[in-house]
Amino acid sequence: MWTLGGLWMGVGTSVGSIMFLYTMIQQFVPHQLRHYMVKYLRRLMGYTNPYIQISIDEFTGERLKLSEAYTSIEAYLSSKTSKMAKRLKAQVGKDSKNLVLSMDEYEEMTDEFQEAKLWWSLSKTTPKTQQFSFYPVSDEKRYLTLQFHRRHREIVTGLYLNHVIEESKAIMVQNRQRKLYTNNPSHGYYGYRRTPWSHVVFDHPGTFDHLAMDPAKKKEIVDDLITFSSGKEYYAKIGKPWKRGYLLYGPPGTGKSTMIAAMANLLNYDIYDLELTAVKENSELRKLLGATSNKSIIVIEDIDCSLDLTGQRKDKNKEEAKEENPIPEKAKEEKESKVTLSGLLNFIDGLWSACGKERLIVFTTNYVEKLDPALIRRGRMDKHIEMAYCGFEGFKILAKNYLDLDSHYLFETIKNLIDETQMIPADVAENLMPKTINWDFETCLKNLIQALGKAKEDARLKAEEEAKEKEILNKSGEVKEGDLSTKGETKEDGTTRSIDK
Ligand SMILES: Nc1ncnc2c1ncn2[C@@H]1O[C@H](COP(=O)(O)OP(=O)(O)OP(=O)(O)O)[C@@H](O)[C@H]1O
Repeated sequence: MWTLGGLWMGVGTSVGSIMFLYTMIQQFVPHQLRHYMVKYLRRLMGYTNPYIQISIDEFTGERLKLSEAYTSIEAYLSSKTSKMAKRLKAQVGKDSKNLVLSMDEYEEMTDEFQEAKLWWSLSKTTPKTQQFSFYPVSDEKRYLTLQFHRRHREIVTGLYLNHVIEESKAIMVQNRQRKLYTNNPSHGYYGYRRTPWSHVVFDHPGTFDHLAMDPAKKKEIVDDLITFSSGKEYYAKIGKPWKRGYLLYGPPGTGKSTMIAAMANLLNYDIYDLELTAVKENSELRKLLGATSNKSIIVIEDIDCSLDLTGQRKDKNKEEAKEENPIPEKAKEEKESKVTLSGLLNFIDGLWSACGKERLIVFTTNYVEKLDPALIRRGRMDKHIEMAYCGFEGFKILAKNYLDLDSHYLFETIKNLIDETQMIPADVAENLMPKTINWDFETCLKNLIQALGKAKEDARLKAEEEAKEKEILNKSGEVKEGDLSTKGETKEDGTTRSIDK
């Protein structure tokens, strides 16, 4: 293998002679002449030495900020040095979940790119004066050096360095700890931070394997996500920003949040949990958007509850009503300072499209029918995913997850019951879970059978009651056929809530 030592031996003869000359000049040439001679000697060395050197300092600027280039190259080299270098350094990097191995000081390694051979080495400059200190000396500065033959200049400066940066990004994403961001002010005052988001480490264990849903539907979603994340060239080719919108809808407890965690874990993305009710105006929404990173999922949960999105569009009846009872000026101002539907649409299509890459935006709702069609049309929310009540396929996944059970004679009974009952996966999971230390499969499955039986009976009684109510109303002639649905909507707990149509 080529080493830096070997390289220098190759050019050593000619450079050695020049170095000898250099020492002679330093010792015997008078001071006035020395400057000129050294200058021309250096130039001569440049002609004789065919190798070019690039150095990258660990810190840059007066305030000694960690250099991004250095960090990126270090990450790139860490993937190579762990296999090639003999002296390695292990450390938990900033924002990293794993122990990262990197080249130790004065270690060197080679790399190849196209036909170019490259040498990397890590050195450090030590402080000029060593003073006694109780604290560790921190003014040592490390720097990386890249050397290559001058005939590869084009390849290195034009392609190789970009290749290093691109590769390092992927490595850093792989190593980093993912984050869950929120814009909720209760998580800390934003004034002293440079970003309107605060974050915690995202450590949700949910994956698509844990998700109870139809396997074909699950596969379709996973394929869609993977196609999206590897679609950089495709999106560039069709001239569309690299983003995709998902609408997850279904009753509470059907796994919408779990699905978002699974998406983030599958793609290794950060999550930005956008609390719309905490956003004062459209301009703040734009600021929040600008402060999000690539490879992320922006989530707006329960979008129907976050804003009165249905009421933001021009409604002729409401406009007429407003003319009769004008809104007081102050209330008007307050209303105008809130996020509007058009502000949100801009967030998705306007600026959001322009800044950042590889981003998913996910809306969740329990009441899809309440959302403005403009908000969820394809192109904005590209994929609509219904999170449904638990079917037999979903049950089998939960049985495997919670009990490590693939089959059982009671599965047949459950199959017959579960397909006739509307039970959310969260309830199926809760009923399956062992409740005592000495649990057995049969007890857990029987608990579920009992709960399914009860849910089925409750649903039957409720349907009977509703039918009776409807009959009475029809007889009394108060409500015509079909009007019942405009009066209210049945909630999960069996009560009704009025719908503002
Ligand atoms: N499809 C599912 N697969 C596996 N587990 C599920 C599923 N749905 C719900 N669960 C379990 O139920 C709990 C609640 O689910 P989750 O919060 O994902 O539901 P949700 O649809 O987001 O509810 P909400 O609309 O109330 O926010 C989770 O802890 C999860 O373990």
